[in-house]
Amino acid sequence: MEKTSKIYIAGHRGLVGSAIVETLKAKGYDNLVFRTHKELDLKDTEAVATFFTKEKPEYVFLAAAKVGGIVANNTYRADFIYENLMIQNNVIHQSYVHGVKKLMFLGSTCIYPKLAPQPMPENSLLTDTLEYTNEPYAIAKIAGIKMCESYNIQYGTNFLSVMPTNLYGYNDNFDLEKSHVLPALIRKMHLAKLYAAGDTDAVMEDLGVTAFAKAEKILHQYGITKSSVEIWGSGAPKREFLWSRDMAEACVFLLENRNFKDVAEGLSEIRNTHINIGTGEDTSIKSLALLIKNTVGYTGELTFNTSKPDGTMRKLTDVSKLHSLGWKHKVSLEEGVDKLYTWYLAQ
Ligand SMILES: NC(=O)C1=CN([C@@H]2O[C@H](COP(=O)(O)OP(=O)(O)OC[C@H]3O[C@@H](n4cnc5c(N)ncnc54)[C@H](OP(=O)(O)O)[C@@H]3O)[C@@H](O)[C@H]2O)C=CC1
Ligand SMILES: C[C@H]1O[C@H](OP(=O)(O)OP(=O)(O)OC[C@H]2O[C@@H](n3cnc4c(=O)[nH]c(N)nc43)[C@H](O)[C@@H]2O)[C@@H](O)[C@@H](O)C1=O
Repeated sequence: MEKTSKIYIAGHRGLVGSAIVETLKAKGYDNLVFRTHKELDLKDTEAVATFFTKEKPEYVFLAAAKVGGIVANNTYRADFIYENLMIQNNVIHQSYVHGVKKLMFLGSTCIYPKLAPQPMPENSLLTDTLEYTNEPYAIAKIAGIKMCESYNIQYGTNFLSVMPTNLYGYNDNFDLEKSHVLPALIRKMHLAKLYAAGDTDAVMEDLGVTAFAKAEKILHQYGITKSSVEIWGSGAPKREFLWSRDMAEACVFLLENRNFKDVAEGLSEIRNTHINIGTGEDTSIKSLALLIKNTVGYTGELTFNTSKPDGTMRKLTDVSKLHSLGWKHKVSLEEGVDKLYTWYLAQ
């Protein structure tokens, strides 16, 4: 990949996409192309074909998707499978039609069985049943992996798949209902701290409402009281968290250094050519909540609402393949949570 190569970043304003844009720019790649969701709905097959005909990108990072936390996945099951299948089918197929030199598809570690061996190696894919809460999303992601692999085998394309662990960072989704746990708990404890201190204006500003009664209704809806914050589930599940800029650095590193033909060489049956991206370290949701409590400076109580789903109890990535290629994450969870809260306060 040359510094002048034309690179399309689908989802360039998202958590990962925006970090990939920053990383590419920092490495001197200066021919980047992107479209906002409004400008180009990637579910629209004809519009995607027209875009590829016009722009003819040489490289593609497919970081656009319908993404959300455990409750969003479990609630909008049809949207998660339909939208993700449409987006990835369109972008992967048009990348083949228009001779894209290399594409990177972003999956997720939820593709692995609910009870996969821990840490989860790449070859545990399709060896057992999936976690129910995000099965539609996981099936779409598995389809994306298989689509890349199948186009590579049949058409000789060079489409890579990466399986990221839970990610967090700048431009994350902080929606109280649809977000992932880490940004959700940062915002909930931040709001609880303001609420306990009686800073009603700051609470209303954060929630974007002009009446405090409305603000209090939202706070209570999400288990935030004057003296406590509700954590979903038991707090026992363990999760791994990778800083989004580290994720982006790993994506660019792999796109620059990894090729399907090298990975598939010698395989009689070509499968599991995807690669995990993570830290290889996990923590319980309860420990994460205590870390965020300390970082935010929240002094109230934490309660655990077990009517909310725990999801899979553990999904630690086996990152030995990634480490063997010479890449390792830099930002620790403690440092990342601190950086993200500082960023959140500045928004
Ligand atoms: N965040 C995480 O913890 C993890 C994420 N991943 C994967 O990483 C990738 C990036 O995720 P992340 O950055 O967190 O997600 P975000 O939601 O932050 O970003 C997704 C981007 O895709 C865009 N998008 C969504 N639907 C469409 C559409 N129909 N047409 C055009 N653009 C669209 C969104 O635009 P808009 O907001 O304007 O709709 C947004 O910019 C995804 O493939 C995700 O599955 C994998 C594991 C963990
Ligand atoms: C990246 C990954 O993300 C999702 O899987 P998940 O990791 O289960 O998602 P999550 O971050 O929402 O929850 C992790 C744990 O945290 C607990 N939890 C506590 N309190 C809150 C809370 O306030 N919000 C949220 N969202 N979770 C909370 C929650 O109950 C669960 O036990 C899927 O999209 C999946 O497909 C995927 O790819």
